[in-house]
Amino acid sequence: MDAYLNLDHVSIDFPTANGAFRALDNVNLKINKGEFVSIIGHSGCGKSTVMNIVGGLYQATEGGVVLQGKEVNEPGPDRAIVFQNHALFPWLTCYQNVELAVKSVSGHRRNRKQIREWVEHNLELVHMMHAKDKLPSEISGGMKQRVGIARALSMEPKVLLMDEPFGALDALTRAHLQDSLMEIQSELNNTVIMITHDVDEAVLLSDKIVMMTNGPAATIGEILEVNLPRPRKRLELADDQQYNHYRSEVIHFLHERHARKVA
Ligand SMILES: Nc1ncnc2c1ncn2[C@@H]1O[C@H](COP(=O)(O)OP(=O)(O)OP(=O)(O)O)[C@@H](O)[C@H]1O
Repeated sequence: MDAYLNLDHVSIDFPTANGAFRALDNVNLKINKGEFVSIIGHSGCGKSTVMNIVGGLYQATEGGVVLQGKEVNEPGPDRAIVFQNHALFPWLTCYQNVELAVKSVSGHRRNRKQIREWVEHNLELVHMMHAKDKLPSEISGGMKQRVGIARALSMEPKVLLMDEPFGALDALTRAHLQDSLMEIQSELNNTVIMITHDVDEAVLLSDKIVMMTNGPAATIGEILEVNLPRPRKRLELADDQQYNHYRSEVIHFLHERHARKVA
């Protein structure tokens, strides 16, 4: 059977002053519905480029992306993106930021009451109902990120794309948000692709960790299947042999087998 999301022989060349620069070369990845996939690799290897191609923001030079049997050629609400720096509209409240997304994607099939209920449901999922009438400038970075996640989820995307969603947060806030995301994931069973630099985050959250080689012409080096039972509890896992095995696999890949050469 075909995968839910299929990156099929994806390569991309960027035009530069010195000619074409091949950023990705022959990336092949199959993702099943409901899978949580992390992409990890050294800075500049092409993680965001992969995400931008799946998001439809970039077009592959060779190969392509197929989502549920349909080729991806442009951005669409079936692939919601959460960025590292929460791209909320600063003049809209938390509620209005989510409402705008809901109206734009499903305003035609929801009446006013249904829109309100759906917006509130998604704010509740990320525990942000208490601050729904605040502006982004009045809430913390972690709270903004929660609203960004609520907004993305409210669009009911087929795939949730997260580009270092917790990268700008302090360790404790980050841990809280990771726990929230696991909770939401167990409830909604979203298909998620997340870019991260954090090995523990990747192991804790993922079903699969895609480890990329260094660029140029980066590709997938190895894919690690993380078969830890869910729900996962960070404290229990800290001493878990299997967890530490996965962790060390990723560390060895990044710092030994594909260590970045510093010029
Ligand atoms: N629009 C573009 N034009 C030219 N080169 C680009 C463009 N976008 C990305 N690149 C190059 O492609 C390579 C991969 O970049 P990308 O941003 O995908 O890496 P990354 O792994 O996400 O990096 P980081 O972890 O630092 O965010 C880099 O060498 C980058 O300079």
